[in-house]
Parts: sequence; structure tokens; C-alpha cells
Amino acid sequence: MTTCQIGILGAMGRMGQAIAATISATEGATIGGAADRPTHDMVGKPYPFADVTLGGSIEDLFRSSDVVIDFTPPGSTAHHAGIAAQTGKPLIVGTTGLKAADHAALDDAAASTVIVQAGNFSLGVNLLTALTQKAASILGDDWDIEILEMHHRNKVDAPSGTAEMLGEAAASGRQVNLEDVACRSREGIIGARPSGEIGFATLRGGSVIGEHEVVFASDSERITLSHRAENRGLFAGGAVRAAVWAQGKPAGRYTMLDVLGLDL
Ligand SMILES: NC(=O)C1=CN([C@@H]2O[C@H](COP(=O)(O)OP(=O)(O)OC[C@H]3O[C@@H](n4cnc5c(N)ncnc54)[C@H](OP(=O)(O)O)[C@@H]3O)[C@@H](O)[C@H]2O)C=CC1
Ligand SMILES: O=C(O)C1=N[C@H](C(=O)O)C[C@H](O)C1
Repeated sequence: MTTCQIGILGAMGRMGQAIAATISATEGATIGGAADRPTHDMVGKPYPFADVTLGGSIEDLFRSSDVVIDFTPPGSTAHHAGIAAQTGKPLIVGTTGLKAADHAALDDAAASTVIVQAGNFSLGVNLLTALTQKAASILGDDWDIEILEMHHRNKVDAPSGTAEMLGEAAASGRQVNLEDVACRSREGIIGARPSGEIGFATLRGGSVIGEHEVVFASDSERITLSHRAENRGLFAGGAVRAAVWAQGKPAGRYTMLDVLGLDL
């Protein structure tokens, strides 16, 4: 069995550390390299979670790896996608808060390599998106859809990538474009809720790993679909599974649903 050498980008972060622990416990996978922000204090020193030196060069990380997993803050994804395209090595993107330009760069890179991108790599959340789409396709506009999320105080983007995935699933179930019906924040005298709106609410506090609820509310009953992450290992496990899956796949843009073989 050949070993998949996985490079970790954002290796000193919360997710980087969880990914290192997962790779170390995964048969058939090893850490091909670890890199973080070039100005990070630890660059050039031994990476505490594997027998490699922490690097600051993304190009070097791609060179030493078969596949790279990227969980870095928003802002660098388009750059990372460009290097994946140049090297032809698969890139697994967990970063959230992506903008249209990031998605365009990922689409471009997917012409020459494998890109797997997901706002959430857990099995439970990906199943929740399927359930959300199904419920939204059955329930009419007299059911209001609201998506609630809570995360730790250090999260920098809102709504979460998962909330956006759930919003996309609800909109697709209703056969509408999310951007035409989304309301991502409310304040002041906002008037009555428009029919067909898909609303979002963001909570931040403490060390919450990730909690999401999709509420379907009618005049006489309410359905709530929810997911709670108990640790970061579930995201890391999904990302490492995606990295191993990506090896040898044809160039293209994929999601965790492709990796899991779930057909929405
Ligand atoms: N899709 C999914 O399933 C999940 C996605 N996420 C997403 O992953 C991302 C990271 O989350 P988390 O690990 O909690 O964040 P952290 O801030 O803990 O970790 C990010 C790491 O990346 C480093 N970094 C910053 N800029 C760069 C760069 N240009 N190149 C390389 N490394 C860099 C940071 O260094 P420094 O702190 O010094 O700047 C830090 O060590 C977020 O967007 C989050 O929403 C998180 C969990 C699950
Ligand atoms: O930043 C986080 O921590 C998380 N981010 C992802 C998101 O934005 O949905 C996934 C998970 O909920 C944790």
C-alpha cells in the first residue's frame, strides 16, 4: 500500500494541530510537511506534532507532499489555489469566509488539479445539508427558514461556512438563488419578515467548537434540524479522508459529498 504524504497548511492552528493528530493515527497517511504563516515564531523549528521542521513556504510544502490540506484564515485561498494549479497537486480547502474571487480561483485551479472544498468536513453536517434540502423542497413558503450558528470567540468570519452550506441547501430545495432571498443580519425597525426569506443568526462566545440549527417555522408547528460538533477531530477526519480520496482522481472541483458518495 502506498503512503499518502499530506502537507498541512496552517499547521500551528487549532485545525492544523487536529489534522496532524489525525494523520498520525491514520494508516496509509503520513505528514509530508507542515507550514504556517512565514512570520510565525515557530518557522524553522521542529514541528511539535510530527518529525518535520515547520516551514513558511507554501511552494516547499507542495513540493514535499502528495496532497495539501489548507485550514488557514480567509484571505490567502486564491494564492494557495494558484500554487496547487502550478504543481498539479490536489488541494483540500477547509478555510471559510471565502469570497466570489476565491471561488473563481478554485474553479480555475480545478481545470488542472483536484480541489476539494467544503465549509464543513464532518459526516453529520453533510448529512444535515441533505436533510435540509429535502425538508425545504417539501415545505412551502408558508414555512420560514432560519439558520442559527454558534462558535468560539476567536472565529473571524460570519455567518459560518457551514451556515452558508445549509443556506445553499435550503435555497436549492426551494429552487431559488440564495443571494436573492438571504438575510444575513437584522437590526432596528426592519418590518415584517418577507415570505420566502432565508435568515441567518450568528452567536459567538467561549470555546464552542461549532453548533448549527435549521429552523422551519409555520403558523402552527416548527421543525428544528441541528448538529453539534463535540471536538475538532471530526473535521480533521473528514479532511484527511478527502486527501486520501483525492489522490489519482481526475482534475475537478469536488465537495465532501463527493468524497462521502452522498448524492443530494
Ligand atoms: N471546513 C471545515 O470543516 C472547518 C473549517 N474551519 C476553518 O478553518 C480555518 C482555520 O480555523 P482554525 O484552525 O480554527 O484557525 P486558527 O487561527 O487556529 O489557525 C490558522 C493557522 O493558520 C496560520 N496562518 C495565517 N495565515 C497564514 C498563511 N497565509 N499561510 C499559512 N498559515 C497561515 C495562523 O497563524 P497566525 O495565528 O499566527 O496568524 C494559524 O496558525 C477557518 O477559516 C475556519 O473557519 C475550521 C474548522 C472546520
Ligand atoms: O471556525 C471554526 O471553528 C469552524 N468553522 C467552520 C464553519 O465556518 O462552519 C466549521 C466548524 O463549524 C468550525
